[in-house]
Amino acid sequence: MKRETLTYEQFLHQWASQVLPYLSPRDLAAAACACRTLSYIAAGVTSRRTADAARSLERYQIPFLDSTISPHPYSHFIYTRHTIISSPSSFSQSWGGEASKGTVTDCERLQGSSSCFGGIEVGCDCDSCKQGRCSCWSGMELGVFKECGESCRCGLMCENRKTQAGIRIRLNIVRNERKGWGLHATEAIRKGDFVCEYAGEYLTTEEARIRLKTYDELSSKGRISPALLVVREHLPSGKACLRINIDATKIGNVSRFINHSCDGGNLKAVLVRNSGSLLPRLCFFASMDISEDEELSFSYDSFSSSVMGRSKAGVNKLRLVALFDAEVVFE
Ligand SMILES: C[S@@+](CC[C@H](N)C(=O)[O-])C[C@H]1O[C@@H](n2cnc3c(N)ncnc32)[C@H](O)[C@@H]1O
Repeated sequence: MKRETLTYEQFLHQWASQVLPYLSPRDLAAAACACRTLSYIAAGVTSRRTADAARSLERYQIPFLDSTISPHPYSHFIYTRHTIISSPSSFSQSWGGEASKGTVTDCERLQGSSSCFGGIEVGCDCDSCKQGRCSCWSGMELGVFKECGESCRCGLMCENRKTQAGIRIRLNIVRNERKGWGLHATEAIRKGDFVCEYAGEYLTTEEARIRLKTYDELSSKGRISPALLVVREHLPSGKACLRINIDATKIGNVSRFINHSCDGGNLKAVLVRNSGSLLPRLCFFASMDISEDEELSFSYDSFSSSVMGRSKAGVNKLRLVALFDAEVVFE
């Protein structure tokens, strides 16, 4: 078979089309300055990225909108719909509909698996779960609530899995000169509706401390916008029984763009436990009716101290000890 010889221009085009989608916004901008071909391909990559932060992994596209005087790149991150277990192997993911390739999806599959967390086999055996009749249902107002999961007989269409199907509402990410990027609703949301999971990587406390140090240095130079969240679930005695570190800085979903609001904002954080999984997920619900175009926010430093709940194990107190920043205070 005769091999076609590529011209230099064709070779560059082919190579750049494969490599540029994996670059961070900053590196992409640098590559775009090199020559006309790279500038052309980088423009295509950027327009696909800005069209959908969720990279086709959610029901609707979640576009970036930047109408500020000094346009600014968003922090580069790999998209995951659910919190995954951190892996030492490096992840890579391209944009624009090719997102489901790669290790993240493997980890997402693991996330639901009971064996992954030394699971607790306490699921229901209903065919169709109904409030009051399924053992997995618990009150929404309690702060910690339970959904059906891996160890249940019911399927993914079960009514008691409302936070497991990803983001079902229309959102966009808007740039503000002062706050940076922020997550906005582009449709009205009713009080109590599920908005999004705070998806990222579960970290050990040791790894979280190492990363916080690095984030501290990088954020002081304005290089990154850290999104490492630490939640402690307390027993009635007040002693911490479970500390959860979720880092959405490198791998996460659009919750990493939710900004702080001093007045408590319009979102409420709830720990959701899937039957069969040991680690809970942190999910945001609307704490009030939210109108179209309103920014979504919560209080970084006070929202969770007011989240109290009673579970089968007793009274749980969800307390946020460190959020989003290098200015982290450990107890
Ligand atoms: C988790 S990130 C939120 C998304 C971030 N705005 C971005 O552009 O990626 C947290 C950072 O956003 C900024 N931020 C959040 N809320 C803010 C507010 N109310 N006012 C000013 N900056 C805010 C701070 O720089 C903070 O470190």
